[in-house]
Amino acid sequence: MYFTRPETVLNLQNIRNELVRMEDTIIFKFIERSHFATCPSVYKEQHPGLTIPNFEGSFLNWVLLNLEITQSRIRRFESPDETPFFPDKIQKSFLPSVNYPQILAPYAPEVNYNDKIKDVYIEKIIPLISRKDGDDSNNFGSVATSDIECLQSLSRRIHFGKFVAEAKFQSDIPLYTKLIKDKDVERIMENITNSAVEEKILERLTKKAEVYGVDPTNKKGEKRITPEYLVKIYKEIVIPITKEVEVEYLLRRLED
Ligand SMILES: C=C(O[C@@H]1C=C(C(=O)O)C=C[C@H]1O)C(=O)O
Repeated sequence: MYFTRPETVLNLQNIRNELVRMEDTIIFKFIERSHFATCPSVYKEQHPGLTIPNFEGSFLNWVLLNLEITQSRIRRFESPDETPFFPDKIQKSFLPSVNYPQILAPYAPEVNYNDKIKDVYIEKIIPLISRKDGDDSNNFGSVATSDIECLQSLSRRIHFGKFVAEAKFQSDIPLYTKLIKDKDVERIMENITNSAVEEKILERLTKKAEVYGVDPTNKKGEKRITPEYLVKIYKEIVIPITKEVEVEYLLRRLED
């Protein structure tokens, strides 16, 4: 898949192969995060014990914002497969533009689910993948760094739903044109859903987690990524939000 060659991107099998490759990235990022405790202080806005000069948000948000500003200066968010968590704060790159061909509809960057991704990551994923509950102040920097790798990997995977949606739209323009005109969200969701593909993903994740994720030397009372947790995260969070991205992208597809 090359974003400078649209025909390689809007091929649904190529997209699905890329989603498979992202499973490994996400699993290994989760395994890295699983070495740390939940560290709730990292996510608390204006934490009394974590004063950040001239910044009122959480420690995680400070690290993520400043990293994204740096990444934007080297063109990260010009790539159509990257979606920023702070779209209003990123800056212009000092590198020459790559001038990617238009693959998605012009409004695609506005389909941004990163606020939801970050909220659900903190509220539901962290408790599942952390080694234990509690703060570990010696590791706040490592935890935030690991969280950002998890968040950016999840964001890329979920926002790949835009490419899936565009490929599906182009595969049956009459069908989707009618559903979009009727604002028939339910039938759009039905038509973009492929239960066989979803089932295959969950089966493969179970096998991958068994091979990569579960550490047989788990210390008593400490958790690691388990196949059940990984399947739960994909089934209840990753796949549903990917489909929300697909539906929102499609609902706007007839805009001029
Ligand atoms: C990504 C696709 O669209 C939907 C979302 C999927 C997912 O998030 O894994 C899998 C199948 C579909 O229900 C696809 O068709 O491959």
